[in-house]
Amino acid sequence: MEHGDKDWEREEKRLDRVKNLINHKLDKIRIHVKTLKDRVIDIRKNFWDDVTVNLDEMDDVIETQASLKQQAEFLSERERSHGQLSKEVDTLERLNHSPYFGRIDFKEDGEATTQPIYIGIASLMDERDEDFLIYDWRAPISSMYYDYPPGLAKYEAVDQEISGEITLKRQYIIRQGQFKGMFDTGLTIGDHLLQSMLGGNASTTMKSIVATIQREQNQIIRNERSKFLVVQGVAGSGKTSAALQRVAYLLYRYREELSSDNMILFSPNPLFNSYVSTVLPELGEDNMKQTTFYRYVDTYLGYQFAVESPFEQMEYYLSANKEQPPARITAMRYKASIAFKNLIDQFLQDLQVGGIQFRNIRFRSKLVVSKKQMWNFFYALPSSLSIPVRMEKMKHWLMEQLDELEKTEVNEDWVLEESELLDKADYLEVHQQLQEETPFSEDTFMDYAREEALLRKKVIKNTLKPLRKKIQRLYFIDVKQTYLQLFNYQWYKAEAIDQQLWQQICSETREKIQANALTWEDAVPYLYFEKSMKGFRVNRTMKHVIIDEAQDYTPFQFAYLRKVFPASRMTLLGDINQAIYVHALEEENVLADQNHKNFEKITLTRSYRSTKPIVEFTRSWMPEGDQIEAFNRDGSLPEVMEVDDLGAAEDRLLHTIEHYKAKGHETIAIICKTLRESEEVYHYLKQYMDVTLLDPTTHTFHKGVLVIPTYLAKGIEFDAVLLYNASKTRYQTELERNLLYTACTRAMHDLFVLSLGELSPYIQQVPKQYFKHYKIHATQ
Ligand SMILES: Nc1ncnc2c1ncn2[C@@H]1O[C@H](COP(=O)(O)OP(=O)(O)OP(=O)(O)O)[C@@H](O)[C@H]1O
Repeated sequence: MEHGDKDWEREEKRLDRVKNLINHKLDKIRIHVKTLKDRVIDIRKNFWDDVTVNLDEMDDVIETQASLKQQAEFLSERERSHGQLSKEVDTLERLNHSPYFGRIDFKEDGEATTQPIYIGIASLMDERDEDFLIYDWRAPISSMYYDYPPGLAKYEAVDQEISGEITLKRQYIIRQGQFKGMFDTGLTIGDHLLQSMLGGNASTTMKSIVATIQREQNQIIRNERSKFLVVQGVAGSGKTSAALQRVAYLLYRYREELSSDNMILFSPNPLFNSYVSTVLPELGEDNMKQTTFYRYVDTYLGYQFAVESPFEQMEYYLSANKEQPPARITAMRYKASIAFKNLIDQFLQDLQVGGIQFRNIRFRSKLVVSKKQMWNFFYALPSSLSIPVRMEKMKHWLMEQLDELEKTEVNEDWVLEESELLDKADYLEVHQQLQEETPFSEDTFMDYAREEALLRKKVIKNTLKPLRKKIQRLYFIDVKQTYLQLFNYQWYKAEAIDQQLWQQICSETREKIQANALTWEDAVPYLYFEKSMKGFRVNRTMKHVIIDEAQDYTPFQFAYLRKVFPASRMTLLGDINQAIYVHALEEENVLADQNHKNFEKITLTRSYRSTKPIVEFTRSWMPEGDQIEAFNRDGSLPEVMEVDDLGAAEDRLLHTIEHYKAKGHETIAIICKTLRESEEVYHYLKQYMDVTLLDPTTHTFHKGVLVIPTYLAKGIEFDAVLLYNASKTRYQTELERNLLYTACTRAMHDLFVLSLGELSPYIQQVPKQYFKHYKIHATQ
């Protein structure tokens, strides 16, 4: 829409006024920050000058402690104020750069005047602190900007619904504080700005989408009703973006009771962690806790087992023989299921009356309490008590046994011998204690005896300490040996699995676990079992758990998370079409329709990342692909090339990379199916150009040419994608179809698919008008 000069002038003037005010505020706060900073440095430097230290008498010691505490509190209060003010400076500086991005003129029902509402990343009050010059995008009134075109509109204020009419909706482009443009829009959020945002180059960190949030995304961001919110969104539909804006929204909305420490994001790989790490700080919020599920599980099990990562599991699956799949593939599916969890629950039930294995407790190779004694003690306790409660009782009983042992053992010769090896600090302590109790007498014999008794006590306490610690941690339960009984095929059966196959799965599982190795499919079931034996310590600090790429979680893993975070709200985001793990194809998938009866589900069908031609191409081989909508951004048709020898493939790869570089693409990814294939391509390309291999240990990436296996590219995007080897032999199964879709949908602007030999049947079924097809033979 055209704007009159007057309008433009008015907006420019307003912008100047706002910027002046921001600068004025900034000047004031900066002076304050400087004074506070100097004061903090001063306090730190002269910390001891202002503390009266006197340790002569007990009263003096207490006074000294109080004085120290006061000084420390004084310092930390100043530090806190300094931190808060610095944060304010950051926000004002960001506002100065781009004070607002949108405006609605709203006439509330019953009011005579229309109020212009300017919307930015934070609120700003006028000079007299009376009116809002800018509303935070998360304020209730700002929701109308995202939800309504001009016309009737309403929003939820604190305790009432307010309705009225939007008479104008305007978007601004303000960069480095300069007014670059504005346009009025009749749509929810105009295509114009979105086009320009999506048309830019890919970045190595995710961008905030606050200025162009779409209506359906806004529903996710502001959802407060549901304890479980499930978002099924097609590739590039803004799930991750919406999730991060949601975190920012919740932190604002519940700022009294929620902080970033109460929120945790489970992300698909370490690379993704750094990819999304800038969004919240850009919005003036601290980052929430972030981890991968593997890291989370490994913190509990890693001290005892070598835990396979999901990527290693994936590599195993992808290289397995598809004609005669090994027993482990069936095991992966079964161990992912709720049926397996039920089997473990049944097993735990049986253990109430017998079967738990214990470890002998020895001290200096002397048997203190035998397994048998422990068994007798445990199973003599009423079976109405749960296993963890009985374990607690057993722990106390064992501690008492150690007290007894301490009493008898203290007089043994070895104790005296070892006392000679005590270190200086221990000696000093004993000496001080002796002095405090009764000053030394002149009777040196008595003094010697007293000292020996104390030294003996010290030695025995020190020596028993590790054993006590182990008992405290319930180390006397032999969890591993107990768990292995579940894989005695004569005792426990997996209903859905053929007897012979189950027998094989059992023996393979036992062998691995005996060798202290846990496959990824065994990891969470084992952890669940261990916690059920020792007592589930639930996490109540986490108020909100966000799970990205939720389709890749097994039903068992999801049930586990629900048990660990019973008080948390959960937001699960994923795409059933991007399910790339073998277990994820099961009907029980957390994102599958039938599995979230008690959840609220929001579906996103429009893809923003890729150009329209790329979306039309990639959706063609997906079931119900016609429901995937493309955002209207033009681009070149994807290119598919079939070559019949490796030399030609490599040649084409080099040629296309150069072509994309010349087009101005800054992140160019060569996506391969496995890490092994990625390594091969990397070693070839390395001879000709600067190229980076991204593997499971990579935590950050830079612009340039990157080689990466699909499962690590999850959640990330690139200017151009070259899919290496989409041949029939590589992409055949349902899971491989999803892998192909995931890889190709990482492309924003250009996509090139190379096949060594005959093309995957999935690509063969794409209508010809959606891509350019070339066949290159060796002689050409
Ligand atoms: N409302 C929006 N305004 C601007 N850009 C958007 C918007 N929604 C999504 N995008 C952009 O689209 C791209 C894809 O978004 P995002 O990564 O959040 O999608 P996703 O659904 O998590 O994707 P995938 O499942 O494929 O990993 C990003 O570049 C993001 O910035």
